[in-house]
Amino acid sequence: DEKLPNVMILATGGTIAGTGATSTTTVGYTAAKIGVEQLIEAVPELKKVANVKGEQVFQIASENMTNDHWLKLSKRVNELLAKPDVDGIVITHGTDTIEETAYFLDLTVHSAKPVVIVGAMRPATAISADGPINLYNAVSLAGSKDAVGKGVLVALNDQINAGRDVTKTNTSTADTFRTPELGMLGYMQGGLPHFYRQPVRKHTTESEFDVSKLDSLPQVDIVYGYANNNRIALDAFVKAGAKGIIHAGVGDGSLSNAMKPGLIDARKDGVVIVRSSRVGNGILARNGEANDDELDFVASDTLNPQKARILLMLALTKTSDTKAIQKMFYTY
Ligand SMILES: NC(=O)CC[C@H](N)C(=O)O
Repeated sequence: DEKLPNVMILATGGTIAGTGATSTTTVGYTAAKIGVEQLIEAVPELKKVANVKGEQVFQIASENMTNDHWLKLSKRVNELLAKPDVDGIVITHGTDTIEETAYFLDLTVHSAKPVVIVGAMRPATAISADGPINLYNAVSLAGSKDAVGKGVLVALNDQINAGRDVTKTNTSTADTFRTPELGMLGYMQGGLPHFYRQPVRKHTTESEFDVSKLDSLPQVDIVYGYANNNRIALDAFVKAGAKGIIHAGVGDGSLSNAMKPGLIDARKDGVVIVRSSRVGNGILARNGEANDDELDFVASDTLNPQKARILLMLALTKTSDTKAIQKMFYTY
């Protein structure tokens, strides 16, 4: 249909493609079972909003997502969006790491065309499975002019969130994807997007990160802050070759007496240290709970540890200068 947008559905697995033993199995099911053609066939309404084509990129549960998967996916999305006959892309994805893939693509896809990541919290075999309505909304959103230039979007449960800011907030409920405090961008209602705000941090067409010629990303790991903290995991990561460490600190990224010397040692070895927080909301202030100028550390701004890891990996593909990296954390 020439009047409809052309939307590609790239399937990667997850619960949206999952099957359970019975219709009431909503935990303990198997993710990543159903192929993309079957996902499309299950929602004949898709044909009313777009000309859809499917491609199975991977078939995995998203806890198994790796840097290699991201590189492959980003390259494929860029390749497809460069084609004049592709208007938008939907990626079906396990929900556990949707927020990470969304931010990675937000920084590495260089097109204003819509990219929408979607998943489900109930397997395809469950009563009131959320996959079909989520897929329908995602395809409609990916074909919409309103979604152009808004960066990579995450759309589930009738809500549209920005890839940079969205996070999974509940282990199992359908309304798990939220952008706490900063807020969602809009709603899906009646199968159409309704936007009320847009992201202001740089993304997609404005991003300086180019993975088109990369086969791997620098190793960046996360160490966690907690009472009775120690530096054992940190030292192991550094010994294993980490080029960057995200410190998921308590509160405003406070450094315990046990962890701080380890981070200082790592920095002396050339490892870039980013202070983030396990709290999940708020600005991680530079020179707040630690003197970043003196320690030569970087503050994560509002990025949670798993998103800070993505930005640091991409930053390290360009520079190891901590001032330049700090600037990136205030830009993206
Ligand atoms: N709801 C889900 O998609 C979770 C299933 C699985 N753990 C995954 O992330 O792929």
